[in-house]
Amino acid sequence: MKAMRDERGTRRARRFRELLDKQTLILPGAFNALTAMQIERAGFHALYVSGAGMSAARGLPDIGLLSLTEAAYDSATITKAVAIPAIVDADTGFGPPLAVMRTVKEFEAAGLAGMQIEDQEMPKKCGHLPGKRVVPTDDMAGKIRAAADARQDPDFFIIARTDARAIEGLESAVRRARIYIDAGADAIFPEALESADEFRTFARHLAKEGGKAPLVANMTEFGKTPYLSVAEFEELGYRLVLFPVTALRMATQAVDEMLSELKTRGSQRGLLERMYTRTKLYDLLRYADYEQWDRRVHSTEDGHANR
Ligand SMILES: C[C@](O)(C(=O)O)[C@H](CC(=O)O)C(=O)O
Ligand SMILES: [Mg+2]
Repeated sequence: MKAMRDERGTRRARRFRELLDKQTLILPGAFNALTAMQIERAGFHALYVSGAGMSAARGLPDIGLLSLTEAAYDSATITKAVAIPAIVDADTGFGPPLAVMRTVKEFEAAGLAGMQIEDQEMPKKCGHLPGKRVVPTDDMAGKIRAAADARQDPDFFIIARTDARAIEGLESAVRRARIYIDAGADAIFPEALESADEFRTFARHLAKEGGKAPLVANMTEFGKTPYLSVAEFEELGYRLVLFPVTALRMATQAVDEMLSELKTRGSQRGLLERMYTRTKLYDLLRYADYEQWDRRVHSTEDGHANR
């Protein structure tokens, strides 16, 4: 079970904690490395590697079909493409506590700053859908303890998500959150709360017990949570705000519109104005840097090719 903790991940985990100490963080979801580069370029300080996003990018629904190997590989592709810290969605941790330990090692080695683990029973589903089930609190606490123990880097950030609101009610979600904090969670993510009031109540109840763990709000679309702004979440006591599938939904809709235009008109000419140009794409991918590196490695001092 020995996976090397890469230096980049260690630095990023620390950076993530430093950022969070200073400000509320918006975490847009990336579903591939290119989106991650866009998120970074747009000036966001951190990003979220969405399970729904990774699954959809592989043509799969978000029902626990993604393997740990795939999630680690996809997230490593993302962390290699950007310098900002990334938090990965680990779903239910990919198994019982011992499997969760391996999950942490793999994700640390993938250069991630932290991960989110949820208390759903397998097969898990999107937290905003009906028919979810949660595991007993002790089982989830065991997974969190395993995750916290398995860290090679004490800064690797562990977010415990509870899906209990929809099944056992808000009070139970608060009770679980306290237990998850005691088990070693660094932050709490109450999934699928249904109003600003619920967010406030949850935060207040947790704070009353002295709980200082930062809280995560999931501002996904077409779900149970009303559309609140980052400023509103902040006011309600939430310091991390996820927009997990927003980019994927926008991009997918744009592709559909393009395909329908292409089908009806037999040309993409009418869409050029709305496209990412070749220049913009190459710029994002740092094409010019690669050309420069190539010139450097292939040239001698007098300018002759060195082949
Ligand atoms: C946050 C989430 O876990 C994700 O995988 O991105 C999903 C998002 C979604 O399906 O809208 C979730 O379960 O909320
Ligand atoms: Mg998910």
